[in-house]
Amino acid sequence: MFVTSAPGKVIIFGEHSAVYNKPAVAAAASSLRSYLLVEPVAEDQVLELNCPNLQFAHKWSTAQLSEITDSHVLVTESQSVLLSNPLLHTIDTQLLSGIDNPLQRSAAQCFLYLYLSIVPSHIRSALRCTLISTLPVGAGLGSSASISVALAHAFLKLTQVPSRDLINQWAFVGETCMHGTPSGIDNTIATFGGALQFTKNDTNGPHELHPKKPIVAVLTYTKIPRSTRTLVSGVRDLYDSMPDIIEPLLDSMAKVALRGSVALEQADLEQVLQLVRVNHGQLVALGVSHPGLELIRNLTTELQIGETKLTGAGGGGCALTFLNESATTNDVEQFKDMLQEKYEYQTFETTLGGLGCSLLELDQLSDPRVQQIVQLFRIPGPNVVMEQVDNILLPGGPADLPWVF
Ligand SMILES: Nc1ncnc2c1ncn2[C@@H]1O[C@H](COP(=O)(O)OP(=O)(O)OP(=O)(O)O)[C@@H](O)[C@H]1O
Ligand SMILES: C[C@@](O)(CCO)CC(=O)[O-]
Ligand SMILES: [Mg+2]
Repeated sequence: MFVTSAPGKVIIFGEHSAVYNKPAVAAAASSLRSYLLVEPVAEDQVLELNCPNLQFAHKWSTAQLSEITDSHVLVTESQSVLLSNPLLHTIDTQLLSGIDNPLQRSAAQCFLYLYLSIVPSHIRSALRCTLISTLPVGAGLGSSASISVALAHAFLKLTQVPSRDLINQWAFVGETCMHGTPSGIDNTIATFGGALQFTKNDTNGPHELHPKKPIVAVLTYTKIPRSTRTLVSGVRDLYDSMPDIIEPLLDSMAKVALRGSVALEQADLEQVLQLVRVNHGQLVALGVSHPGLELIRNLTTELQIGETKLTGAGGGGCALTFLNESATTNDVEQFKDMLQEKYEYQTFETTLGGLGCSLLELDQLSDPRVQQIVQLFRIPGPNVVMEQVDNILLPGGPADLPWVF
């Protein structure tokens, strides 16, 4: 029995342009994480997935799964870590019937895809997998990538001692199941943690950033639901309809990200704030903002406390605010109170960076401790109690459990 965990992320510069091979900058939101408990179960011949955040639970019989193994998984194995469209299609048509909620369906699809591809049939045994997240789901903070990394890590662990590179490669495949054409920035941050400048298809890999000062930001969750897949495909349609206009905009976004990396490393707050404003404007031009995000920006401007941009795919979800030097504690409290009380948004003040994916072996812990951990995953509804999970499970947190990696 073990737990894997991976953080959410905040894209500081370059969401969407990242999909078009332009550099982007992101950092882990390491205190906002997904956790996956993997338990052997007595019930024979079954693979079980529980996702309390989505009020979703489902079981598949080994017989159902083995039909698929024979016809399709070999294709994936022979091509190593690549998405196999026939396998995706077979999962979709044969294993997901009756799962109509799109959030539940994409989680189940990613789960089954990674399980069937990574765990060879001869070592499969009855398992219960339970996923919980303390980061908001579908909100621009990389929840899909964090579950994808936690799943890839767990399934690879069942077969070998996995490297971070391999976890990241499979997590990218999981992200691709969930949203079509990801850049890979979210899974890379969820795997490696820290802060990175990332360019899709760059053979040199991501470039680690070492900011002179910790990057502190205010995140605001609008609770407006959106789907990364839909937003990314909307930008694709815009690009295809006017490439001569959008390509230069994406090039300009790339320049913002490159300059932003330097400004963050040098802790040049003035420059960071200007680039945040410019990058948000570029994202508005791509059509991925939302009135609910604009009101956070407007409030930041009215109170003169700094600059706000959307973060992640946009369309709702979360905004990222950097405070200027003249913002007083009172101003910031007023900003947060207004957002929480008037609009019922949720705000978090957080330091970016920190731990990537990690593993906790439960066999090394005392029985009462194991029971306490297992109970965290047995929550009845979607409201994961963040404080309880953080107090016990957060890697590097108060309980100081022996997380590795
Ligand atoms: N705790 C969880 N349990 C089950 N599924 C989850 C969980 N967290 C995320 N997911 C899956 O990820 C999907 C959300 O992914 P999506 O890419 O739209 O949002 P995001 O990753 O939070 O934001 P962004 O991609 O903009 O950073 C959900 O629909 C669900 O399928
Ligand atoms: C919108 C996007 O740029 C970021 C989503 O967090 C998509 C991606 O890079 O995969
Ligand atoms: Mg996502």
